[in-house]
Amino acid sequence: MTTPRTGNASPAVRLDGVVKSFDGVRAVGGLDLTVERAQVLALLGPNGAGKTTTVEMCEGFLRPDAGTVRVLGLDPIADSAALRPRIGVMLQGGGAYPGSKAGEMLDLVASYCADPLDSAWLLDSLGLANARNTPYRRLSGGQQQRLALACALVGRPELVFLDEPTAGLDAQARLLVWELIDALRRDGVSVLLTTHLMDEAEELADQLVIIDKGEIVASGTPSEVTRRGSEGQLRVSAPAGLGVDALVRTLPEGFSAREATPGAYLVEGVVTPSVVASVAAWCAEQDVLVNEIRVDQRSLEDVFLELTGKELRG
Ligand SMILES: Nc1ncnc2c1ncn2[C@@H]1O[C@H](COP(=O)(O)OP(=O)(O)OP(=O)(O)O)[C@@H](O)[C@H]1O
Repeated sequence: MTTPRTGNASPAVRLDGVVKSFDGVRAVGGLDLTVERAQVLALLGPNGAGKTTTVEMCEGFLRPDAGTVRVLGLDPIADSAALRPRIGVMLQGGGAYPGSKAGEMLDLVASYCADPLDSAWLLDSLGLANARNTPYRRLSGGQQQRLALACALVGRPELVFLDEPTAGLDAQARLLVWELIDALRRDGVSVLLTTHLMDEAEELADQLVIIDKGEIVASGTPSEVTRRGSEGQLRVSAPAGLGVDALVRTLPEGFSAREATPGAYLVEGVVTPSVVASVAAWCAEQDVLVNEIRVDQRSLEDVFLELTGKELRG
């Protein structure tokens, strides 16, 4: 679909020690972050964590107080004229003429691009083919959102910044956007996206960065982040009333076990294959017939809540 320019060895995005405060309140505190070429990096964090501020510094809309931001090897503010045609930015309703039709708007943006994508194809890919002649103000919120994405992509950018690209979209539209982002990556486009949706991050991202109060609290591939320092859970279904204290004594330090409901035991700690074997062996020694032993993997959401706190912050 797209043919990004090659020959530039610098990462798509690189932030070194980036700091940004508003009225003395630190929004981003010394952030280091790299988006490799042809990768999708998802920036996660609770409300107010500093995601949008970070993305806006990459887009050249905000100047960092300290540190360096490089986008395709360039300074997003000093080199904005050179960068503009090479990056895609999804603006929420920005610059839209309420009376103009969806197709006209996309064609207008395409007319500024050297080698635009076919706008009819792009509208179709985003489920907007039937909205081509609909005035902007008559588009639903989800359609406006997808049109903003189409405008960001029509110039075949090498790198796109997507701030909550599927917020407010229904499941079907979300899937179309996911497919498109996946296709972009396959074509060598780099993507920096923010999201509140854990399934979106797990589905799309090559790399995840979880930030809280402007600082990184976890990063890595989705499986690295969910494994990281990961406490697991073993659910054992067996006859009621077993002495779990004796079981814990056979397990590595740090494990706990309890009978959550009669006959349903929870064993918590860093679950490894040998821990599963130890639990089974202990039951055999007690001549206890186990109905089920199940390892519960922690989800990204579990890890996120654990790292950033369970309460929602306004
Ligand atoms: N222009 C601004 N003026 C003053 N404070 C700001 C400004 N922009 C952001 N902030 C503050 O900086 C912090 C980080 O905000 P930011 O919008 O980057 O967070 P976010 O992670 O994108 O949050 P959300 O998930 O709610 O969109 C917040 O405390 C916010 O109030």
